[in-house]
Amino acid sequence: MDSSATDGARLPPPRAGSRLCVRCGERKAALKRPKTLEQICRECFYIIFEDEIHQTIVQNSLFKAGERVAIGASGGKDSTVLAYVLSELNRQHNYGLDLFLLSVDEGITGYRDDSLETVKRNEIQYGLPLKIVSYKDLYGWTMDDIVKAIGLKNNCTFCGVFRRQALDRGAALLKADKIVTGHNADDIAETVLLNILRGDIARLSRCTFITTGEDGPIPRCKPFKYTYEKEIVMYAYFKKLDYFSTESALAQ
Ligand SMILES: Nc1ncnc2c1ncn2[C@@H]1O[C@H](COP(=O)(O)OP(=O)(O)OP(=O)(O)O)[C@@H](O)[C@H]1O
Repeated sequence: MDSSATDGARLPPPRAGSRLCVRCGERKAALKRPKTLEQICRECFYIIFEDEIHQTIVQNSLFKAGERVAIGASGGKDSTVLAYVLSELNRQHNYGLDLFLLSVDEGITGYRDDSLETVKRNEIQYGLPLKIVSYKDLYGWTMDDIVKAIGLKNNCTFCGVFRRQALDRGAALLKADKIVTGHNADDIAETVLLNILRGDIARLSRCTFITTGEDGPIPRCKPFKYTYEKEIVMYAYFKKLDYFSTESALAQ
């Protein structure tokens, strides 16, 4: 007997959105995974997404038990998902880490003040202690003051350099052994392209390292090095995480 003919007659025609998850084969697929294009359900997506980050942490020996880890928390999607996932993995896999949220208040009215409110809610939602360091306290002026004095040109460059240092100072106050940031695979690809265009060979070789600053005061790690931005957004959306999503008012 021609089995394809009988199967075709028995099975309903495939309809968009009615497929089963290719992983568990039980639940309805809820999304097409950007990284692999697999149709999977939410539950399997959470497992795969978190497990890939766990594997990145383990394979690259990012942490040691007992370490104090400061999560650079801007209130945006990447660092919010990082704080949530890292605290989940720390609990599930007994990493033995002391996690903290560390925010830098650059003093940008209408942007950082609002995003800091999100981080303050995350502090309660995830039960992670929060430390805020401000440009005003560290340097005596805010980004709003700087823009008043020098205008908008190049202010993102200044702000980036000051933020780096402020994160180090905040992490030192927390007695942190490591800083983690929410830089993801898309951010790293963008930095690679920028360094190629600039012809900056030294930075080009460094910018893909998962841990940097090991020779400095506090090493920095990027647990999302292999994580796609689209998947971070999907995770935040499906998990209904509380994050802030506006660009800096000073960005040119
Ligand atoms: N004001 C801040 N305070 C603390 N950490 C910060 C701050 N701004 C950025 N970071 C850290 O640096 C990472 C990269 O920030 P950047 O603004 O370049 O990217 P982003 O994609 O907008 O990140 P996010 O979605 O987390 O805001 C963030 O994920 C966060 O870990």
